[in-house]
Amino acid sequence: MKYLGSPDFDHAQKGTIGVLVTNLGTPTAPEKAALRPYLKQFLSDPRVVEIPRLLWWFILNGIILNVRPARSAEAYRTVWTDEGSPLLIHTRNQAQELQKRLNAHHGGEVIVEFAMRYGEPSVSNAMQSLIERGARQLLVLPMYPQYSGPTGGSTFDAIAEDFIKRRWIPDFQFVASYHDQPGYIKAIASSIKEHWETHGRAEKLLFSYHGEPRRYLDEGDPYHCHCHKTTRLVAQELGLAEDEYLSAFQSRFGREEWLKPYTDHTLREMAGDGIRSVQVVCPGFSADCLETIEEIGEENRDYFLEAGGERYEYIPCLNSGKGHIDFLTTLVNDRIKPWVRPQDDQAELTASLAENMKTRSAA
Ligand SMILES: C=CC1=C(C)c2cc3[nH]c(cc4nc(cc5[nH]c(cc1n2)c(C)c5CCC(=O)O)C(CCC(=O)O)=C4C)c(C)c3C=C
Ligand SMILES: [Fe+2]
Ligand SMILES: [Fe+2]
Repeated sequence: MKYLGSPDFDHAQKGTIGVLVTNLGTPTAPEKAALRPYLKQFLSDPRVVEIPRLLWWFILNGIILNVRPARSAEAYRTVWTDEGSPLLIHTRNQAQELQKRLNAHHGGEVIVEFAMRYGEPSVSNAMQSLIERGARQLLVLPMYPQYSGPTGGSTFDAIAEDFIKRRWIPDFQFVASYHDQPGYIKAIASSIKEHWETHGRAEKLLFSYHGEPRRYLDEGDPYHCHCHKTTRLVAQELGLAEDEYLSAFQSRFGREEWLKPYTDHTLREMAGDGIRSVQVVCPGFSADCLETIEEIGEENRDYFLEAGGERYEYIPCLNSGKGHIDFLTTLVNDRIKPWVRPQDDQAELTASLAENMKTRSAA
């Protein structure tokens, strides 16, 4: 069969609305042997590393995959839990909580699955499951508030690769970004206010976002702009003055220039300039993961304190907190509104069933 289909499918079946929540992916274990295939899949994606393929193949296979897996495994071990990788646990919880909330609104009509762009659970397995469960309309929700080619663009590629193999393509919507949605801004601002209520304020609030090569911005990627807009709107919501906050970019990879200012440089400079206390928030990550827990929670804390800072606090991601699930539920409900059936039309269902029987007996 050239295309994937469901030949036994009942054409008169009442359909469902599928919601596919995705995130980046994570290795299966914090071990070198598990890091290697994960990093190979991730770093072979041309959306992530935009370097001529042949040259990159030699660098990746000759150098990076011999050095990085052991180093990354060591970092992953510091964040790993009994249940596994934090990113996987949070993403699964987010999907489950979203499903509960959507059940309350729609009964079983809206079904949620989650997938990882790289590794497991894969996009194609999650998609197959949604389709087998009757999804005729599909909302893909990559959990990246700001759009970038390496994240949202790459997720779209994975969906397209799956669709290319299918006979029946569902109605389809893709959430490219939600970096400036009022509900998202309010959820981030509330998490900061909650932190202030228990810990008080610091001299500066640093918004740290995952970086990407500066070249991607020069070639038209909106990510840098989306990040600054999120910061500006959250700062406005909190009533911050311009000298009370700033944005920076973390997680550099390779020798090329990445988006600036760099988070680590910024923290050292702030300490050098006499700033003694800082709070760091990461509104580019929907869930805590290696890059927030280890890099922001640990590594950058050391840089700030070693450079003379005295108080450093990391404000956690929204994860599966109520404010986040409230926002995600509203986002999904707004998007699927045109798909939700007002109520079952019995006459329509009966007619549809009769047509289906006719088609079947003619075949
Ligand atoms: C090599 C280039 C990379 C680009 C470009 C990039 C963009 C990018 N990434 C995220 C979010 C996450 N990245 C995570 C881990 C991670 N990222 C890269 C490289 C690039 N990312 C690597 C090699 C790794 C693996 C860890 C390591 O070896 O350092 C994660 C965490 C995953 C986890 O399991 O916890 C997230 C999330 C965004 C938003 C982004 C675009 C701008
Ligand atoms: Fe990354
Ligand atoms: Fe990192």
